[in-house]
Amino acid sequence: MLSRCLRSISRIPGNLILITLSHYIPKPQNNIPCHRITASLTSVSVLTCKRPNTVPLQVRSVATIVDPAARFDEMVIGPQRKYYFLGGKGGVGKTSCAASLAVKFADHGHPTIVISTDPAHSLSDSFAQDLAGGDLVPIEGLNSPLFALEINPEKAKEDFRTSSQKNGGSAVKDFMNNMGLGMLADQFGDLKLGELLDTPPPGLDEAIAISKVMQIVESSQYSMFSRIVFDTAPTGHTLRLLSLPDFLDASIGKIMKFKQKLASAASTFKSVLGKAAEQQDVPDKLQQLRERMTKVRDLFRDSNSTEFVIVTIPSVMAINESSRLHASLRKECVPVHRLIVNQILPPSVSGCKFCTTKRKDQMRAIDMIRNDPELANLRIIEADLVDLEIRGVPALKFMGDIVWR
Ligand SMILES: Nc1ncnc2c1ncn2[C@@H]1O[C@H](COP(=O)(O)OP(=O)(O)OP(=O)(O)O)[C@@H](O)[C@H]1O
Repeated sequence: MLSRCLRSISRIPGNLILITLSHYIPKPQNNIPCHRITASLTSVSVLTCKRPNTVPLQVRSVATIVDPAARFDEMVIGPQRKYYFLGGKGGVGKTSCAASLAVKFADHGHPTIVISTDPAHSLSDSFAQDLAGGDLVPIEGLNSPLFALEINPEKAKEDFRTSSQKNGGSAVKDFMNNMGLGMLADQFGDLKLGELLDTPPPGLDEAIAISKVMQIVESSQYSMFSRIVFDTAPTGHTLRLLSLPDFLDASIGKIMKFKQKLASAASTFKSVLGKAAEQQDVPDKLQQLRERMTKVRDLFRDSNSTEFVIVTIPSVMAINESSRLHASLRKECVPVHRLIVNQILPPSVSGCKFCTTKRKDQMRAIDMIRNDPELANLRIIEADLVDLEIRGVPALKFMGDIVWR
């Protein structure tokens, strides 16, 4: 439609593009074709009609013709389960984008879970509902099923400590079973693991998060959910979370090799003494855990099931961090297609000097994205800074309509 109507595109002051259409569009019905064109471009605002037979449109910054695959329609298609991770620098709007996406999926009939893996949760604030218990909580105010979960490493560590002190440590196994890591509990035997948690090793928060994630990914209890949205922690934590299965896989591999060496040394010794070698089932269990880890790792790198959406704001620091995040995700082979540029100041209508200067800065930052080798090829979703607090389901629906189009 656009190519048939297009007469010219020219750059005009204010980092705007003027699009002139050659179709005859009677003025009173401007809305209809303009609306259809709006659906094909990002951030198009229709200003005035220049001549009766042409419609000039002003497009904020460089207009990107949106690939149909970048649209929300593509995210909502299909009953098979899909995973969406929302991540970026602190405070850019990850939680608001994740919660609004989850609400939108549920509104489109997908039973959905939204999970916060950020130890400093704000999902409860975003939904204006207490989700702090560490279990799935149904979100109120929606007609279709939406559950939220704030993974609570502190609570998990506390439960772990308590269970390691109870029943001489046998409750540890129940606890680890609940975390989906029962096989590891066998390996730890009756070690007083709770004591370890007084000085938790680095990465324990992420290990707790990934074990909960594995449980949700694998358990039949959650199989009805067709969309899983992750509100992730700021960049560093999330990268550690995504690379953890690899790290554990390598560690398990080392433990297995060591155990196998011990087993073969023992069996040589026993055969010298004329005794039959005992069956070793420990490597089998480790092997199973390793396979589960590999499955989760592969799942989060499969572009048919998973997408990581980077959220940023139009500031030099946030964009630089997004660029580094994308480079790291690319190295990890995690699929990334979209970049949300959130909290863009709309043009000032009141002549506010601060707003005009700030917006100019933001537009310069958006230009940086287009020249950034990591970010330039992502589909950019621009979302305005709105004058209401994004809190509660109605506000999240409003946010969802801005971002997820
Ligand atoms: N487009 C927007 N317009 C107005 N306010 C917004 C917008 N996006 C986010 N906010 C507000 O910005 C604040 C931070 O948003 P949010 O909690 O979603 O960010 P975050 O990246 O998850 O933060 P953190 O890293 O601290 O978890 C919130 O008060 C939210 O309501």
